[in-house]
Amino acid sequence: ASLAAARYGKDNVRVYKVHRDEKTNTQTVTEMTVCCLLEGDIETSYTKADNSPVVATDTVKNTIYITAKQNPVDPPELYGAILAAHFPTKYSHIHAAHVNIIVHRWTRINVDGKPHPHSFLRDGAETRNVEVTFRRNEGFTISSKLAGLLVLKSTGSAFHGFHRDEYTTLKETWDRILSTEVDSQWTWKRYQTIDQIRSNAAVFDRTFDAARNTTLKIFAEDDSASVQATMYKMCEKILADTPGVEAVEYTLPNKHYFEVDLSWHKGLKNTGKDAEVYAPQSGPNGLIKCRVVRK
Ligand SMILES: O=c1[nH]c(=O)c2nn[nH]c2[nH]1
Repeated sequence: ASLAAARYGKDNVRVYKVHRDEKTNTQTVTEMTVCCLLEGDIETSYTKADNSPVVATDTVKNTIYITAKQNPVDPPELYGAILAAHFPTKYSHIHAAHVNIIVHRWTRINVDGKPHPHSFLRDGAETRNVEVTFRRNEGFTISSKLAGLLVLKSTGSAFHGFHRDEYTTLKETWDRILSTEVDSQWTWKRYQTIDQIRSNAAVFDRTFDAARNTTLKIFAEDDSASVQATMYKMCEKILADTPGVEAVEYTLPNKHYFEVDLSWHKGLKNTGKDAEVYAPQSGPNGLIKCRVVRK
């Protein structure tokens, strides 16, 4: 037997950082969960019980905190790149690092119409995620992600004209509920240096906000022929708006809401155009994926 691939490190490292602005007496918080895995000349720690090449996962965890203290944690793409580059820079036998960051929502509370200086709320399980791989001599591969954005539209969605055969029971519909939990990911053209990323740092927040707004606008306004057709429009728009992005991927579960036939109860009409009461389904669910690139 031989070792075909290996990477190791620390996962589920929870990090909180506060920025205190003395001038405006306003505080800003960031909370994230970080995974950082290393690759390199570490084979003998697997094959020969030789721990000498092992930068302990505890050391990785310490480095995550030190890097967060000594550098900005926003945008997460910049923090992730600084963290990923640290290991191959300091340890010659580590050739690559893979950093995955989940940024949790702390939205500033509006009190009596005014943003509060140091109070926040968790308005949804939606997160902003970043995946950074730094490989010596190859630079940075960065993907940014919007994850877990739960949306529903009560009409404006149809699904008909699909293939029918002896396995098909699904009825065609011209008016259905559409609900999904958006995972949207965009991959940036490769960066070679931290300085290039730092000088371009504003593009990451701007693109995240634009991708989120595009997703919500197209979800709401598209007269959806299918999940597939609507998600493709989202990808097209994000690519058109963001020259620095080379691919956009969406993963959309189709969270079904089934009509409840109540006609057995005194002929109560609750199907088709009379449907008002539905049964939300936990599963099974459709799962629709796509990756869209420039022509
Ligand atoms: O939007 C949809 N796409 C599909 O592929 C599908 N299959 N069943 N329902 C569906 N809805």
